Amino acid sequence: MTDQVISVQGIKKRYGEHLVLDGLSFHVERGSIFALLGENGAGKTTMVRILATLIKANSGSAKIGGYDTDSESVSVKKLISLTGQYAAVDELLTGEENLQMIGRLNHLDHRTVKARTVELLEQFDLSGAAKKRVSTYSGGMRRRLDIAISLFANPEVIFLDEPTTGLDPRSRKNMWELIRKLANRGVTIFLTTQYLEEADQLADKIAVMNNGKIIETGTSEQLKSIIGKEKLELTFQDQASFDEASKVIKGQINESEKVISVETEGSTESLRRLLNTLHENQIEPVAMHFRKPTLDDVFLEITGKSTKGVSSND
Ligand SMILES: Nc1ncnc2c1ncn2[C@@H]1O[C@H](COP(=O)(O)OP(=O)(O)OP(=O)(O)O)[C@@H](O)[C@H]1O
Repeated sequence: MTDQVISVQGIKKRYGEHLVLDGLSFHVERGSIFALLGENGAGKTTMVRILATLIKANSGSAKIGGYDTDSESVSVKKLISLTGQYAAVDELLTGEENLQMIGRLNHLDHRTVKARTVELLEQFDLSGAAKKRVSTYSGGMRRRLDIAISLFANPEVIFLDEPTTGLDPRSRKNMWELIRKLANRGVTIFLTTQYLEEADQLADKIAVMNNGKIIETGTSEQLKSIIGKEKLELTFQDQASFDEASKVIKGQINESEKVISVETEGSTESLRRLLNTLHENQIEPVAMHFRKPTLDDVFLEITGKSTKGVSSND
């Protein structure tokens, strides 16, 4: 039996005339990484705020650890922690002081606060900067401190709202590593992101959101299989060889790039046949490469939109 730590059924949220969430339903398994993927304004933060008991839905139900986020919010709050757009970091304090303050706010005794602070600073690679004011920290260091703070009370579920937005590629990769480590320790991670690659890299399950609705759910591989199998892309040098090739091989044609994409069915036999056919007709491609479907392809397929809003990482 699966162990669902978050379960959401038919959530609707309206701001005035604007239906921001239009009947969202999904569940998240304990210890997994779940990604809510969507472009700016899709409603991701609104969903997180409902789960974190900060706002109420108009209808539907959301439960964490079996507790209702609306009627049992005190119990829900004990299980969760929230980071990201609500950063609780005090700029004027040092990293160490920030952690100690949170420990005291959680009514932990002096010794526990001290030990846990040292442990978290070490774990998040902040020991060297422990006595420096947060105002001197880089973006990546702040995010790490933010997450360290949110882990002080050992939550079961952690919400990471766009954890890498605005970070440089290196800090982003470090953050991914950290998120994986958290998941390995058994914490359930609810991630929102506008980066396809981030969801692809991290999530056990991805829900794609568009205009307040979840339009597709699955593992990264399941979503990619909507698009089909791996393809071999053959590029031809001139129009004549491209035209000849399009007569003898079956595939998806890209006229302007002079590229034909062929599904290879994953077998070397079909590949050999394809190359033989070209060879017998004295057609030689100038370039060949395999291309796996990406989440970009999936997004385009299911929303009919280009990935201008939802973007691949740089
Ligand atoms: N308090 C509010 N009052 C009115 N409209 C709101 C409020 N909060 C959010 N919205 C609207 O709801 C929509 C969804 O916002 P939300 O922040 O949930 O999107 P998002 O997917 O998290 O995007 P972003 O990455 O920009 O935060 C937006 O059109 C936003 O303007």
